[in-house]
Amino acid sequence: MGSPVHRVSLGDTWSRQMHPDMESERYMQSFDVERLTNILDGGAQNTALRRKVESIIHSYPEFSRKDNYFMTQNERYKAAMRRAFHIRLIAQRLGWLEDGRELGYAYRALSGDVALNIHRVFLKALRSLGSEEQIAKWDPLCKNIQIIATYAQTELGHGTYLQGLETEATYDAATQEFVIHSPTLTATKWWPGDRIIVGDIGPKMDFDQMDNGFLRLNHVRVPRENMLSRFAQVLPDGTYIKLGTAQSNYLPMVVVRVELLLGEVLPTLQKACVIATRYSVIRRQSQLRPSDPEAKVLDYQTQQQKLFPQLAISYAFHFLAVSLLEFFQHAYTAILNRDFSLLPELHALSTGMKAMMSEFCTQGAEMCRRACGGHGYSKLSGLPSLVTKLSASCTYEGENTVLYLQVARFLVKSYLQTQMSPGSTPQRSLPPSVAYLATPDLARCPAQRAADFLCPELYTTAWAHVAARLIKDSVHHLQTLTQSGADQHEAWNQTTVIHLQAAKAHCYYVTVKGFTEALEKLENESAIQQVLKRLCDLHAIHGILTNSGDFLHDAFLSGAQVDMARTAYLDLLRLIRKDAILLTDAFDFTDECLNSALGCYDGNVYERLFQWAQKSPTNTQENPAYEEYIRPLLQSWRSKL
Ligand SMILES: CCCCCCCCCCCCCCCC(=O)SCCNC(=O)CCNC(=O)[C@H](O)C(C)(C)COP(=O)(O)OP(=O)(O)OC[C@H]1O[C@@H](n2cnc3c(N)ncnc32)[C@H](O)[C@@H]1OP(=O)(O)O
Ligand SMILES: Cc1cc2nc3c(=O)[nH]c(=O)nc-3n(C[C@H](O)[C@H](O)[C@H](O)COP(=O)(O)OP(=O)(O)OC[C@H]3O[C@@H](n4cnc5c(N)ncnc54)[C@H](O)[C@@H]3O)c2cc1C
Repeated sequence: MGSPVHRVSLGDTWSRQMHPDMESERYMQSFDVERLTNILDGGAQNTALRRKVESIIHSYPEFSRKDNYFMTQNERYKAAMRRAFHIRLIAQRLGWLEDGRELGYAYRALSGDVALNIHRVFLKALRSLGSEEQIAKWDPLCKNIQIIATYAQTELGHGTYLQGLETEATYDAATQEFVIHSPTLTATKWWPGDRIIVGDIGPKMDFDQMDNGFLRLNHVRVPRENMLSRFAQVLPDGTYIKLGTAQSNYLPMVVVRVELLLGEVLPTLQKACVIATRYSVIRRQSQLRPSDPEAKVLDYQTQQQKLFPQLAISYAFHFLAVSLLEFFQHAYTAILNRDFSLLPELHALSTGMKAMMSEFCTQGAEMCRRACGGHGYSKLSGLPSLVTKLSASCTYEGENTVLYLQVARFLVKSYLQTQMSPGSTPQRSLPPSVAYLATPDLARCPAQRAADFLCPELYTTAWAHVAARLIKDSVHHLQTLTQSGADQHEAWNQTTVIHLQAAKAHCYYVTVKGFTEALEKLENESAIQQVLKRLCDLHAIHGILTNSGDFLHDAFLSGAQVDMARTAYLDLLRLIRKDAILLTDAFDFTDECLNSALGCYDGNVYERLFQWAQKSPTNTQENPAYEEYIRPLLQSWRSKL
């Protein structure tokens, strides 16, 4: 069995010994952790490369994040810019490419705590919408930071509704320039990061590594050839040539949504799982039996119920994001060649997965934080900043509700397609992600005992049944309203809550199906397949129990069957308990990357928490409040004695 690479922060003397409670969790390895890490990395060679990049990054003090928790907003931004500066120096020196694995691993090692992220978003837009000549001209300037670009789409008055954006671009044929102007206050560009320094939008919930600002444009002149022209051109005389579809210009948002998931959103939940699970085998609190020593809190069933569904969904989302990225790369190549046939399904998948993953990862990280009690409220745990960072992902790159409704729109169209031609075989024409809408449906779940709920085909079918029923129901409500005379837009608005529920069920089904398909490819890794199947079973059943009303609604499941599912679920918690630390070790985050006093590999939580707290400025300087208020108060009180 390969042993996990022991990588602890050597800065602290006591960290050379593994905490015995942590060591005991790693004695019995029911699977090869190193092999699972290789699978998550996409191969052993990628693991080796990632670790090599991490050791380079961690060897430079310029990249240290250990003082982050004691910094002001501007200090955080300056530190993030320092990292952006040095990363590019190293990349240039070592030949790391902008889209290469090395830079991706470097950002992972730094938890994305690097400035100039929107500059990278712009690069995605340039490569999606720019002509080959424009890419050849600006790509090198961007990569060498000879220009700093932003992605200034959102305005003070509009972020979601792009057709409502007010910024004006008027073409001046005499000078062959566009005159870009913000005609109103609400047209002010608001939120974009990495833009020319025009103004800061003020303190935010987090994201201090980014200088989100505002940009008011006052008749700024831009040469005609600066308009990105892969899908649209303006000729010298002002003639507009359309080369794509109405939504081609939205392509950069699709690109960023897909790439953010694997690079930014998912690793954040994985880190929260590592921190909370490791802490939960060190934290001992109360006894399971009066005569016992205090128990590891991870031995409480309720603690397992808090953490293991988050661990399960971390793995479910990993495999789903990998398969989405494969589909994306195939579709993106076609789209760049102006074949838009896959764009509708790519849009539906990317918006649905962005909405679901950001929502579940945010909720999951908060659950991990709460599972650590008081120390989970300390910034030194690393958990609060993971939660606030993930909260932003529910909004940026498309507000989640709005994106789920985009999925709903796709589901309604797909369902209507299955109703249009009863004689034909609609499967062939339906996109793969909604093929279940044309598959004969079971009216009742066949489960007879708890173990039946450990069958991937059974729970995948159950999820397909509920998603199909909710989609059919949403269409029925929509059609009832339109047939009663409501106009289609009002009918849509009056049924969006139902559509939202259907879209979420569809997305959950997609994650369950994606996880089961990924497991099928691991038939040569039996030990790993068995451990991951427990997580897949848990993920599917957790969703069934959390949404049991949807499964009971048409008696697809009986009450007795829900009890069977719960029995299977509780038994899975017990089985997963013994592998929990190893499953989080497999994510292979360094201590520096976790930047957490609770989540280090060696488990020496209390020593680290106490040592890190000493760095608080409050402990290193006189507190002005004492001199200004407490001392006078004490003196006035003493003078009365
Ligand atoms: C990667 C490296 C980065 C590194 C990073 C590192 C980390 C760093 C941290 C993060 C850093 C923060 C980065 C934030 C950066 C921003 O947040 S950038 C701003 C993001 N803003 C948005 O996402 C705006 C969201 N709004 C929209 O996309 C559109 O307004 C809506 C909501 C989709 C509505 O679109 P619409 O054109 O008004 O029309 P709608 O009637 O809804 O749709 C019409 C048709 O177009 C289709 N359609 C709509 N959108 C699309 C689309 N995108 N594609 C295809 N078809 C579409 C619809 O499906 C519909 O099709 P049919 O049903 O008619 O067939
Ligand atoms: C950290 C961060 C970084 C960002 N960086 C950038 C950047 O670099 N560049 C950039 O251009 N933008 C950026 N943004 C802006 C971001 O893209 C927008 O905030 C986002 O698209 C949401 O739009 P909004 O703010 O208009 O929200 P709104 O749409 O105003 O949302 C408010 C409420 O209205 C609801 N709502 C809106 N429309 C509908 C509808 N049709 N149906 C039902 N409900 C609806 C929403 O569900 C939500 O509940 C950033 C935002 C954040 C938080």
